[in-house]
Amino acid sequence: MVENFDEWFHDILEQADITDSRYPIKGMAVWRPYGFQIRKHSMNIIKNLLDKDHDEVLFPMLVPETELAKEGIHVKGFEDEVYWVTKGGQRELNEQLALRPTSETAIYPMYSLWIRTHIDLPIKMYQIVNTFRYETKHTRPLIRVREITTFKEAHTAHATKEESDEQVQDFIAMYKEFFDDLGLAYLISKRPEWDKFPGADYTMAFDVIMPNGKTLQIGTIHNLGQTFAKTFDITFEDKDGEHKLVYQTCAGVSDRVIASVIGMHGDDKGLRLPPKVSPNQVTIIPILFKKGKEEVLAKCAEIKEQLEAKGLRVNLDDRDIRPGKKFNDWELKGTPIKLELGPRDLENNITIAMRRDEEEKIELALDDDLADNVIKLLNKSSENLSNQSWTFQDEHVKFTDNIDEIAQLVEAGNVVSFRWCGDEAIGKEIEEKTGYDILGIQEEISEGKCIASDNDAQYMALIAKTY
Ligand SMILES: Nc1ncnc2c1ncn2[C@@H]1O[C@H](COS(=O)(=O)NC(=O)[C@@H](N)CS)[C@@H](O)[C@H]1O
Ligand SMILES: [Mg+2]
Repeated sequence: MVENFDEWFHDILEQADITDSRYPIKGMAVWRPYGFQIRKHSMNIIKNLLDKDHDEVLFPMLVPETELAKEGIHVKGFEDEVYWVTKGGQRELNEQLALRPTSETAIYPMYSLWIRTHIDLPIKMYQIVNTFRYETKHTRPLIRVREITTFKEAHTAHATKEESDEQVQDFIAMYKEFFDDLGLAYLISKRPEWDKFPGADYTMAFDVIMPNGKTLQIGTIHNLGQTFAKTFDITFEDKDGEHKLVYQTCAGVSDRVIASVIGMHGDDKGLRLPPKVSPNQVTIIPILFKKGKEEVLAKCAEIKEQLEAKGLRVNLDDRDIRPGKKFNDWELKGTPIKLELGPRDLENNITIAMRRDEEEKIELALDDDLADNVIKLLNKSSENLSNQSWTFQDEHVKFTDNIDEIAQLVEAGNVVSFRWCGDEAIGKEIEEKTGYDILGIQEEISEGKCIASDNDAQYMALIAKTY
């Protein structure tokens, strides 16, 4: 793992052309071409999963104050974070408009218009948009931004509570598949009452342990119950002609997903990208001498075509610079497989394949099996990155039944699991005493004592240093 992770993370975003934070607004940055491709491939994975049973839509970015303010708990939770538009040209607006911090209050007035009877249910829609939160805590590119540029928000409405609970489980399964494809290990927990989404009945969260031992919330799923249905009058006529309130859920991920791919898999040479999201899955590096230059380049072009024919994303680095610089550049940018080809390799009809996830060099024959052999290496690379993430996480979750041990375990870069009775006051006491946040509960248990009271333990819970 890298030394000073925060410094490494900040530097790599610039060096690997991911984002540029020199944009003149704090907490907002530019997606540069290479980073934009990583973002595109990452979000395509969740889009394909959502498109199986959700409709993609697009709502306006501006939300009238009257709508935003309707849901008391919700607006309370966001009142310090909302950006307001108050003028149109030279004129004061007669009602100020919020830049959406999230879109419940934009979407649900429309759900109220669209949902009339039970045949209109369930509604399952999502959008991938930018949202705005005037974060007052320390902003960090991709991790805590003021313009959340890659905010996937899904919003569902159902006839029954059971269906909404099922939907939460569906989202959990979907996020598992998404994060598995990104090779990320994750902790799933139910947020404590005091840390759930404003207006939700309960919040399920996915957290990753970043290399510095801090956890990052990379996805959340909220069961909203009927709170927003009451506020926005979202009712339906059921089979017996009765008018009932819908049950709702919503689920979100953001730029933090990209932050995790970069942070979890990176090493001191730069990015190590999972093949599924890497802009280039294979980089061909020709070794050019005056003699045989044309033949080598011709062969490289042929190999590129052969691999692209199998759906692989390939770039041929034929820049007129020395090969060592090329190897460093693509090592920094994390291309999963590099293929080196020089005049001697051409004579021997082979190429030297190098994996980025580990120092492995193997000779591959330049024959019809080349693409399949490269795909095998890419699959091994994906598996290896994922295994490394899960090993890292397993090594950094420690159990203790002694509250005085928590601080030192967290300071050593771990998430700590402990027994908790679930009492809110005792939970807050544990946070006060240790100085860290309870991430949430993981499972119900029926043995042992609570770590901070004489009560019987109800749950295994997690506590960590969070972003
Ligand atoms: N300032 C921020 N910068 C980057 N990502 C953020 C920021 N605030 C929240 N997120 C990410 O966005 C996800 C969804 O945000 S949220 O408030 O938890 N949930 C919602 O807004 C719900 N409407 C679900 S769509 C969070 O899990 C977190 O991963
Ligand atoms: Mg927040």
